[in-house]
Amino acid sequence: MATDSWAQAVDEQEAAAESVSINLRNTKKPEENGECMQLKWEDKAAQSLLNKLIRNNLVNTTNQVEVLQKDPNSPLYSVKSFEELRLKPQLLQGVYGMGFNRPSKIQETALPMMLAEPPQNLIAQSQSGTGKTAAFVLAMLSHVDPNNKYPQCLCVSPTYELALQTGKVIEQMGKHYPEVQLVYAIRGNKLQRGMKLQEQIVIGTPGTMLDWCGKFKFIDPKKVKVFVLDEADVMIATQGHQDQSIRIQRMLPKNCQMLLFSATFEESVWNFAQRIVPDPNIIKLKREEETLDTIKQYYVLCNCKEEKFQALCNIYGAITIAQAMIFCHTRKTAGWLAGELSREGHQVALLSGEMQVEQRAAVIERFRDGKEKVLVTTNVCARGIDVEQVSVVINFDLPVDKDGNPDNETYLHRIGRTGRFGKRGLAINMVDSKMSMNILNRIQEHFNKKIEKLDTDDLDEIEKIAS
Ligand SMILES: Nc1ncnc2c1ncn2[C@@H]1O[C@H](COP(=O)(O)OP(=O)(O)OP(=O)(O)O)[C@@H](O)[C@H]1O
Repeated sequence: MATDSWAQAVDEQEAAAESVSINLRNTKKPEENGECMQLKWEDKAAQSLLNKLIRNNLVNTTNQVEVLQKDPNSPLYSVKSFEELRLKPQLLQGVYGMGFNRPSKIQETALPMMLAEPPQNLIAQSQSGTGKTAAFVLAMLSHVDPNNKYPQCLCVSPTYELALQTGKVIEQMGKHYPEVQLVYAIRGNKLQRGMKLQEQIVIGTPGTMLDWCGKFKFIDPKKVKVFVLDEADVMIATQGHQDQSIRIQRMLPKNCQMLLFSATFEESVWNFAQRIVPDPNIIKLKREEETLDTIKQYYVLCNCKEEKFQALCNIYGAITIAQAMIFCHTRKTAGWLAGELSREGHQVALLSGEMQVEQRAAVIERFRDGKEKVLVTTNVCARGIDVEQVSVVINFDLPVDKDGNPDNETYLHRIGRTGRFGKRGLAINMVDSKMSMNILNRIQEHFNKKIEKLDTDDLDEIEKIAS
């Protein structure tokens, strides 16, 4: 069986090295908690109205989210309220405080499964930006017993940046539940040897999490009740991540709940996930449901990278772009493009794989704060990153795997950086050869979704697609 060779590979693998110390343990301030507890959560109607107003400022058309949440075909649709999901009052308060009025489809469907007794395993797929993070964060926060001062939920993310982002969601949602504490198992967060963690939730990357469970024994894995794999398909499909995740899983008790989430599961990965998760509940999208209608997809024909750059300038000349993410195949192209865009006067951030993880997190933070309007990057940033103001994604190079075949999953994750939770988004693909046209065609066939041609010399046409 595949798991045997896999297990062998896992056993052969060395644990990751220790690294420098920064204190990233829970950042909640007691005075903050005290202040928040004074709020009456029963006043949620008023609070929710306020949140609604705030959200309405952020979406492109008035009531867009509310309209979508009433459309049964939308992934944001839900018949239930958060109250009906039987969340603890402290968590309801957290949810409303974040400006959420209703659960999305994945939240409505997955939460009852995740909160059922006895605990059930779950493999869940839902489109990018539809609230998967909130779903598993609420499950973790619901399951912990705050009286027990040891880790009870472990959540593993593929990258440092994503672990930080998910940690922030846990902090925000758990803001009114101060007895529950969180700690980050990420590079740089070095703990004293021999110590035992008291925080109930640990979020981190697989290497450090494995070290903390095994080598350093900061966590007693036998006491863990919930194990979450975010971006589960990449955690399973990438050899190093897979080995580490499975080594962690093996240390956990048999009845530990396993929750796997992603927007994409390639067929072989899906089958594999089902083999490693005992008796899972399954939430799976049909292929044609994977792409979001709120993200409009176009392609532009060019002959070389200079023409692609010119097309980009034309797009910028024609429409106002709040923030954009531009994906390149190589660091070299990304560096070149960032330089060209800077020369044109754009505020550009460059993010690529060779940067230190702390540097990468800082770049994303600046971009999230709107300090730069354009982020030029490689696939390192294709997944999970949630920046609400990204209105355009450009595939300066189409995503291909190492054999030059279309990388459909990466395509979906990349374009999913826009159109978050009902917002409208624009995805523009640059095609510069017969080969890349062929790749684009195969991506269209895969998702059974037409990608329209855009003439970037026609300013009216560009304006039209953005209106
Ligand atoms: N019920 C809700 N109501 C309003 N906004 C929500 C709700 N749930 C989540 N959001 C917001 O929607 C955005 C996208 O959510 P999230 O990052 O959890 O999506 P995701 O499904 O994990 O996406 P990805 O597949 O890209 O990782 C976030 O900004 C989040 O705050």
